Amino acid sequence: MLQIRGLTKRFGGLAAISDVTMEFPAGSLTAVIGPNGAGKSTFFNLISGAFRPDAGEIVFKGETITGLDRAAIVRRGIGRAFQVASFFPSMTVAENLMAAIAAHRGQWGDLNHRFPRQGVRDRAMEVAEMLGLHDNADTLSANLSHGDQKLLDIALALALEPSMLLLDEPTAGMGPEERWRMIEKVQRLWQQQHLTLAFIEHDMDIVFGISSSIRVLCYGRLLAEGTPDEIRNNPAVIEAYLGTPDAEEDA
Ligand SMILES: Nc1ncnc2c1ncn2[C@@H]1O[C@H](COP(=O)(O)OP(=O)(O)OP(=O)(O)O)[C@@H](O)[C@H]1O
Repeated sequence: MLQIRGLTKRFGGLAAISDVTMEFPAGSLTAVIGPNGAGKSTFFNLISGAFRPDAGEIVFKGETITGLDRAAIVRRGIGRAFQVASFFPSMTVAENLMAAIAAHRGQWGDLNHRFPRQGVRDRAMEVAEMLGLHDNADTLSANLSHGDQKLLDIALALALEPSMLLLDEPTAGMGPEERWRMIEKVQRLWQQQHLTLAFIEHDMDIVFGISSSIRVLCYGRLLAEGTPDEIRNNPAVIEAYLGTPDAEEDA
């Protein structure tokens, strides 16, 4: 589905992503992990077109998307949700979703109409329902709980009908219970919508609990990739990132 070859991004003298090559097969649920500053968000920013790579190639569904801008990449089918949820706080959940859908469909006129086209509203409600936000459709986004704001951010990405979704720390800032509620929703979404999903996550219980595959970045390089069992037992990953089980217990 998505192939990355030799991807490199420098900020001045720092190689935030350095010669990274990896694949995300169709239908996979992949965790991208690594220490703070490893380059995880930069990696997602490169795939989603927020940054232009200095070298390398990004191929999605057999076509190169390297260097395309964000809107073009969304149109190709890659959606992205952010570490800090991004939406219009002074609009309701439904209004945010309808604006995203109308803009994506090029139906700009609908943004100025009090009554949008039925198709736009229907799709907005469908997506709100997928994320369990339908009861809050008329709630001002600024008044949503932190968890629901993160869900709205995912809903906005989903509203644009992606086949691949990148989630940057979907559980950031949540308590343990809320985290698992979020992750269950993400997992259900992945199954029901037949998505290819990649997510950045720091909670190792979640990472090892739900991923079919894990990629480990460290200092901008791909340190390891494999199944949860392979990663758990990989000496380089243990040394650079996970630590020994004893060290984890001590911590
Ligand atoms: N726009 C930018 N300009 C300059 N340096 C940047 C920029 N974005 C990221 N960096 C640097 O690139 C490196 C990788 O950052 P990045 O945010 O991708 O790491 P990360 O693995 O997502 O970290 P975290 O887990 O803390 O979110 C860091 O040293 C960071 O300071």
